[in-house]
Amino acid sequence: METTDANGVNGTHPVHSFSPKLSSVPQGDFIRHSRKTNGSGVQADDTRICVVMVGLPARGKSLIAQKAVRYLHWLSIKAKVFNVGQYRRTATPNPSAEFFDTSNPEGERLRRAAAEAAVADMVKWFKERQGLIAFLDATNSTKDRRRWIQERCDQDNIETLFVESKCDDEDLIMSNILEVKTTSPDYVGQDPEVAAQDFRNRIRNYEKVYQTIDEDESDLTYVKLINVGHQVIINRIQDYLQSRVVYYLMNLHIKPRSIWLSRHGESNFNLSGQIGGDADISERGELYARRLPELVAQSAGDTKLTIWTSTLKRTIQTARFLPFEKLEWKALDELDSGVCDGMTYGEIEEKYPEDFKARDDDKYNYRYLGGESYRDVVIRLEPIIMELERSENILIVTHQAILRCIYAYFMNVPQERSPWMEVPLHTLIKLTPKAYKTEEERMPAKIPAVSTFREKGSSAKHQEKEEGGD
Ligand SMILES: O=P(O)(O)OC[C@H]1O[C@@](CO)(OP(=O)(O)O)[C@@H](O)[C@@H]1O
Repeated sequence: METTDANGVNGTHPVHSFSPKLSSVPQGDFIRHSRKTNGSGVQADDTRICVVMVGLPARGKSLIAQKAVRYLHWLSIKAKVFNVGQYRRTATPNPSAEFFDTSNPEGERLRRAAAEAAVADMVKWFKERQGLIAFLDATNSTKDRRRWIQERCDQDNIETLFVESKCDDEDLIMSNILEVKTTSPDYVGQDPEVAAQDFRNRIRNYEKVYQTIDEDESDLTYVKLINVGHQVIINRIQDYLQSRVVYYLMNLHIKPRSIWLSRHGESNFNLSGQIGGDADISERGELYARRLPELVAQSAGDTKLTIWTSTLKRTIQTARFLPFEKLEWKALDELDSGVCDGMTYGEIEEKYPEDFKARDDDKYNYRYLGGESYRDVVIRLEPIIMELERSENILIVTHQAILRCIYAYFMNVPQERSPWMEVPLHTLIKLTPKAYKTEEERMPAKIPAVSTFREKGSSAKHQEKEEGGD
């Protein structure tokens, strides 16, 4: 059987008479470090990228950087934001707008010192091999500052990718200012109106010296995001990892929207405790399918949704009464349990105790023979995440493992925990991405269903527990 390993390489997982060890394929980091030579012909270090954010305040730079880090972590690529503001705040916790006036030498000196401290920490972080991609989050608004960063990174063979967020959409800027004035540590305890005015003055001071990236800097690798999602200009992207970051950034938009997630209604396999398969929904599953339109209307009001399902019957049947356009995605099919498809956890435990334990020990990486691991699922879900980032209001009706992976992306759940999250049947989940976190709401349909949740380390003898009722 053909499988795809964690590095996206096709391989053949031997399917022969049952060996007691079902999963033996080593699954390394998602990205193999690319190796390249420098000018002297000597092999250089592994690829490391400093993504340098560029733009006036309130252009969504921090949000973009944080989202990209969350996405990279989800793909097992180590990344970190170095926010120059945080370094500046240790020396100057509550600066006035004048502090940011470039004719104020003390302000200039302190801001430069903060940038140097952030860059020094970033270089150290790379040297200690703690990660592959750093985001230097600051305005980096002059050519001099950008040149200095580039030269500093060159010294240590760190690639630079400049990401400029340009925005002239007043509504977008206003909503960013509102968000910042209510959440920024610079304005803790201050009157919101005064804070907003001060912040506008600060922006004005930056505007005086701001230099957009232009032809003079055509030797730089850069992306210009104009009104996030409207127009993208790309220059000199050099390698695979850079292009991955750029592709993600290209798909972002910051219009307000929500994503709804639901498992399919209880299936006949859920009732019998069997995993995988392509069973119909049970009677109670059918009740949930009929209740779902009402639940969705309560949560989404008049918002027009698009429904995504897997290609398996239980999700299609569950979504069939929803009055919206529907799309079936193979990528949303349940985690492939390979040769264990159709078995109960109890049967797997009895027949393949070692595998049962191996999955408990490392559920994220454990790959069923002829099937998949959670790590594999994340890789096949990447186009779904990309499409979700491009889209507005989507309701996804899918499966337990798939829902866990999508949820983990939005809620930043670490890999050791995500495969063990409880995602009950007959419950609608609403996720609303906000500037610095995703808000969550769970709406139980109050239609009983069997529990398919098994705790780590617990025996798998048939699941009797019910869930989802009043
Ligand atoms: O990774 P675990 O916890 O086994 O959960 C995935 C399992 O969930 C199930 C139910 O037990 O999903 P589904 O309800 O979509 O059928 C199985 O089919 C699937 O193998």
